[in-house]
Amino acid sequence: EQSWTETAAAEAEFVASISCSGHGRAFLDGSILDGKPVCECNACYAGPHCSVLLPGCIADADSGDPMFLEPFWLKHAASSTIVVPGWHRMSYEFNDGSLLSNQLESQIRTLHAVVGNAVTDGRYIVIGGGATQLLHAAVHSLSATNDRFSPARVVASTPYYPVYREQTEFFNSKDYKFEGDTSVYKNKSVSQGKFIELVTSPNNPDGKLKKAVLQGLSVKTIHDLAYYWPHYTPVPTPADEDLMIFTLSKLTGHGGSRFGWAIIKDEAVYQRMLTYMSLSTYGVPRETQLRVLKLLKVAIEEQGKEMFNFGYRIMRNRWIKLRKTMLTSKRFSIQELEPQNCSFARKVREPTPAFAWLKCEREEDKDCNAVLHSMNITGRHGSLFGAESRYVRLSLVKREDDFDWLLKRMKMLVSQENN
Ligand SMILES: C=C(NCc1c(COP(=O)(O)O)cnc(C)c1O)C(=O)O
Repeated sequence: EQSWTETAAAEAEFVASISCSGHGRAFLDGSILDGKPVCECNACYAGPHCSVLLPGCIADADSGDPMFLEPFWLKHAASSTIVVPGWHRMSYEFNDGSLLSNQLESQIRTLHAVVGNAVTDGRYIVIGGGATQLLHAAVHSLSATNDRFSPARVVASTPYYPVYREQTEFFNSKDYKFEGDTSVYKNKSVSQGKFIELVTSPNNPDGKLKKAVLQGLSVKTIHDLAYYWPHYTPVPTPADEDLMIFTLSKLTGHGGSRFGWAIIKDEAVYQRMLTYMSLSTYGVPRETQLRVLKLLKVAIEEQGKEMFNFGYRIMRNRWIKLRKTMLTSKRFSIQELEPQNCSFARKVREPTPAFAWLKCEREEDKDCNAVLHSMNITGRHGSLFGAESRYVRLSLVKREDDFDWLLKRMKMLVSQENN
């Protein structure tokens, strides 16, 4: 029988009961009007109940904010909700002095065993404030060896996730420097110094499964496997690399929880990443770890079939609709990806990546984002990925409202081709 949690439960249920016409949501920490949290409307909707459609609004396909899984968590509210008492884990450390919950570490290992997308036996795990923090922790840790090769050359294959360049340049360390496209160094000799290659598989923005390009003793590799989940790609085999990074953002859609983890083979690298986490933030909040533990338990229910099939169905339907829309277009093309065997689904599957990598095929359409802007569509400029401006990345992982708007506008663009 509820007692001291009654108030917390009542508050949560009350805010969940506020209807925002299915085009928004009220939150416990949202703005208050007349004593009630107000509806925070999805793009293109407005009004106190988000019932007013804004006809001329922009189809925003820029951010990879993975809200497509929000309906799954609304449906699984009971099994995915936690109550966090004021006295919950107030200490800086767990009883064993660590910064990572043993339960959570074990749950992460179980998750990868259920999905079959990564080897974790005999590997160390470090958690961080999103893959974003772990990426820098990894670059810092792999570059911080005192050898004559300094600074380490940080490289990634074009098109690459823009944060790799932005983050490396921002921290501006003497130990590493972003040097761009990996292919430039493919056949260079070791005398070119030490390399840190960032490998993204499936890749952001084009969804391709990638392997390291550079080989050799002077090359360290970071595998960013943010999208190596069944929602987005067939999972042929468990990844088994020296340093692999995953994020809750793309697994469950909880980008706002700022949680990621690295799976590391080498103990010295593990210790350096632990030191980085200790000195940068002294770990991930305990409330976050409790929530992630709960979410991962739901994610592996029914051997993962619940959440991953839910996510895959949405992404597959979106790709079917988008490909149908683009079928007759001569002006635009999107990436074609080969079906592959998926060990999780136990069958061959088409990739359903998080992003469409759209190319403007006409010679004159050199700035593809500008072409899309003419139809009130915003994507992410191809040049940010080290690619030509005739490419644009379109996010397919946002809310249904966002995808519907994008599709509507793309249909109008394609239909204009024949006018
Ligand atoms: C949100 C977006 N990317 C997140 C991302 C991240 C960041 O994940 P976080 O855990 O949310 O910090 C890391 N690696 C890759 C390849 C990613 O695509 C985006 O590209 O719009």
